[in-house]
Amino acid sequence: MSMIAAFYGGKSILITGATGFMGKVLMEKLFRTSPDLKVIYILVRPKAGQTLQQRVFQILNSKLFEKVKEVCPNVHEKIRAIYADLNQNDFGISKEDMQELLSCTNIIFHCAATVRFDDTLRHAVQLNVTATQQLLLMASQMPKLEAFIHISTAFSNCNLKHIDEVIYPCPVEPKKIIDSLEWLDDAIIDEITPKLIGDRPNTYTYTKALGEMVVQQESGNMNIAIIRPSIVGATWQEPFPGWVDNLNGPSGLIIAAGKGFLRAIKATPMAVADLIPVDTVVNLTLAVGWYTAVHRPKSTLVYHCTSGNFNPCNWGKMGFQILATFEKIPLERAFRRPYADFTTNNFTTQYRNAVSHRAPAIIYDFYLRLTGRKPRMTKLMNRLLRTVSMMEYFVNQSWEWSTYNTEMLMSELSPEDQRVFNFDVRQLNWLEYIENYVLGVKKYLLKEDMAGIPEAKQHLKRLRNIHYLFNTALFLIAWRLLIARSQMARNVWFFIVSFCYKFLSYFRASSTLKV
Ligand SMILES: CCCCCCCCCCCCCCCCCCCCCCCCCC(=O)SCCNC(=O)CCNC(=O)[C@H](O)C(C)(C)COP(=O)(O)OP(=O)(O)OC[C@H]1O[C@@H](n2cnc3c(N)ncnc32)[C@H](O)[C@@H]1OP(=O)(O)O
Ligand SMILES: NC(=O)C1=CN([C@@H]2O[C@H](COP(=O)(O)OP(=O)(O)OC[C@H]3O[C@@H](n4cnc5c(N)ncnc54)[C@H](OP(=O)(O)O)[C@@H]3O)[C@@H](O)[C@H]2O)C=CC1
Repeated sequence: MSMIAAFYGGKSILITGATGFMGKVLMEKLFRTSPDLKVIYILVRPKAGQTLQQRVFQILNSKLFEKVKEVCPNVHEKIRAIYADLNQNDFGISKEDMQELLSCTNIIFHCAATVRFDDTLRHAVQLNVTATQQLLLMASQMPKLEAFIHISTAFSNCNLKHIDEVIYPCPVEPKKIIDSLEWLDDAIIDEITPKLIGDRPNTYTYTKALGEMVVQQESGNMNIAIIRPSIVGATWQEPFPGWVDNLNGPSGLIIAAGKGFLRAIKATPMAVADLIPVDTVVNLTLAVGWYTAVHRPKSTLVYHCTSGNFNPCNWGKMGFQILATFEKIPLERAFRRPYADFTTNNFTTQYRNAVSHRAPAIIYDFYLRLTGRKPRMTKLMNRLLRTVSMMEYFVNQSWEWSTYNTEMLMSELSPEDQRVFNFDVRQLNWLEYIENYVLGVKKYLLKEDMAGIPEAKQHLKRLRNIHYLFNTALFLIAWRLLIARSQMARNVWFFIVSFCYKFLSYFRASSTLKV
């Protein structure tokens, strides 16, 4: 019997960010391994015209939850969606709901965050720092609380090369930042943002670091732990391989490469691609929840959930395997054939952006205009290149994360728990994982049918022929123009033609002799 699964039995669990990528997988695993848990409270806001109930209904009826329904048929009775907007004071939770949460909650998993790299400092602080502070305040009023698990990121201290499982201080106190954002106007905030974030690449990593400081400062007597995953990718094993449902991290770029939009990227092939499957992160999170509640460590422990020092893979290998998978399983209606290489200097990157990305987009838009349609490719390409430029920071360097606490936890688990809540990435086969990831992107994110693969292959063949035709036409036009303008080019052309003629005559003569 799994001790961790048994621990969550009968518990009331509060999850923030349950509608997000990681939150859904966390809920799924909890229901599947501990179907006798009491209730999962999720803090949800209405979104995209959907009510809370509609959002929950959609999640429970998705493919991800198919297995859950078998082991926990009354899952919809055990999930309680509570209206909450983390941007509001007290999260806008009603008095009755707040009372219930305060009196019943046993465990909190705080996953909600803004993960956008380009968010304004005001919004990123509100969600990643102030909301964390408010949630801790709520947690401190919960008499039955056993553990508070905060999800951060391994990149919260990406300004360092070697990162230990400790909370690093930021030069400006989170409280001072929160206070000053209240009275500063947006223009001034935009101006001081680069100075505040310093050598971090974006407001996301900076505010996640501030969030950790808040956790440390407000922890009081609570049992708190922080988990720092690196780049979270599709599921490795559970509930099935390759599940993914958003474009964050590599997923969006995998699509862009598969559709032939992204053909070059400024990345260092030997840099470590520290990807971690989402089910691995969830398994560690649940194990940490159990350990923190049962063993009550004296201080707030930080757990790195990374792959680099157990089972490293680099961007070169990953890119190669992504492209190899597209040979077997192409995406439908590609713009160009998938092909991508890594460039490492700025000049080559600019050149590739102009020639391999912008020029084809402009030509395609010209074609759309000619055929009476609305041009859209240049806009899409500009957005893609902006996204890629934001990712460059993470694909051109390697980090080293120490993992003492994660290894300590692994050794504390029973063999059964090590199996059911496996977070040992040494067992991960990268080639298999990447293939499943690409397949998952096609099936679950793009919702493409496997029956369409022969047609997709046919389409790629047509694109190859168009590519050859286009190149030949381009060469002939260029050559024709050159001949018209330069005596030297004409001489070279006549020399080549007469050489070919002589060669063919010789060949014909020698074959006649043989007969
Ligand atoms: C050698 C061999 C050869 C091989 C060759 C090569 C092989 C092939 C290469 C293949 C690639 C292989 C790996 C590559 C490296 C991966 C690096 C990952 C690093 C991640 C580090 C993470 C570290 C930290 C981890 C963490 O701790 S946190 C999680 C990370 N957080 C994020 O990943 C948020 C990012 N996102 C945003 O920051 C916002 O999204 C924003 C982008 C500003 C847009 O923002 P905006 O344009 O305003 O608006 P949106 O509405 O958001 O999107 C507007 C439009 O862009 C679309 N779109 C949104 N996203 C993405 C996205 N990603 N990728 C693509 N498209 C995207 C969206 O569909 C919409 O399209 P549309 O509907 O217009 O058609
Ligand atoms: N994905 C990754 O690569 C990594 C993620 N992390 C961390 O893991 C955690 C989960 O990330 P992930 O699941 O990928 O992120 P997602 O963007 O998929 O999910 C974010 C969640 O936060 C919720 N949320 C955002 N704003 C609000 C708000 N104002 N009120 C209520 N809820 C809100 C979202 O709700 P809604 O659906 O309503 O928008 C969603 O449920 C985050 O803390 C992130 O920093 C760490 C390392 C890597």
